[in-house]
Amino acid sequence: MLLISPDSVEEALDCAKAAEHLDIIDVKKPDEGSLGANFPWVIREIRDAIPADTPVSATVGDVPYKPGTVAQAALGAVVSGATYIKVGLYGCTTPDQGIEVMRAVVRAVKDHRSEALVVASGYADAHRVGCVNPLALPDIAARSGADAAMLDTAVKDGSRLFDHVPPDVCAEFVRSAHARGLLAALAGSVRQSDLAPLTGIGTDIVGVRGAVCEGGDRNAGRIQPHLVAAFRAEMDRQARAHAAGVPAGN
Ligand SMILES: O=C[C@H](O)COP(=O)(O)O
Repeated sequence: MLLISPDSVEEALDCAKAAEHLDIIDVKKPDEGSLGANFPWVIREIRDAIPADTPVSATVGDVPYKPGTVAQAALGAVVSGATYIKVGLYGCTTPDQGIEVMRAVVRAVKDHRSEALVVASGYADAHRVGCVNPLALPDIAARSGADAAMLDTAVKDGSRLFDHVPPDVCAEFVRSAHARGLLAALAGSVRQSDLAPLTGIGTDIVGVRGAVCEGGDRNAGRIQPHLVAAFRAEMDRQARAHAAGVPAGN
């Protein structure tokens, strides 16, 4: 699945123009961090503005180790219409802290809407910001009752997912998530050229912003429907090649 992260209603409407090429619209506020949370009314407006069959995801933030605070924020996201709730465990330094936060989130979200999916996200570059080991995420997600384990990058300075967690280690992440019955989501300045390995290792959800923004610039650039379509075409090409057992090249 392709998850695209707009930062506003206007960008979400541009995503909607490419709705046939994406699977999930992920509302975030990049100027508040890698998984920065947007306002509840923005989530609501985006939910109302895009096709009903396109799921809305919302990031709850690069969160602190404060289970009550984060659970309440997660409830805000699901009440506002998101059905994928993504939490970046930025302030958690141990798996136990991550589990405590995620258990609270899962309860808050599922008590309100049992079919909503909860995504526990870690950071491939955790060593740069001092948070929990990214490879602990599948276990944290499974033990807290979440539905998906994800990796993104915390520092958006041009470094990318595979700079910090190489493809063979991402493959281990995906295997570990699948062994626990979870979806595996990967992001972090992912480009089209990363799609061959991401497809090969069985990633369920690829999350993107910069690669589908004008000039590849996730901050100054705006999401372009034609770049979403091109990214999706490459994803599909890689999926076909993988299914046929032939390398598609880049
Ligand atoms: O959830 C996905 C992120 O928005 C990825 O953003 P990025 O591709 O600019 O790193």
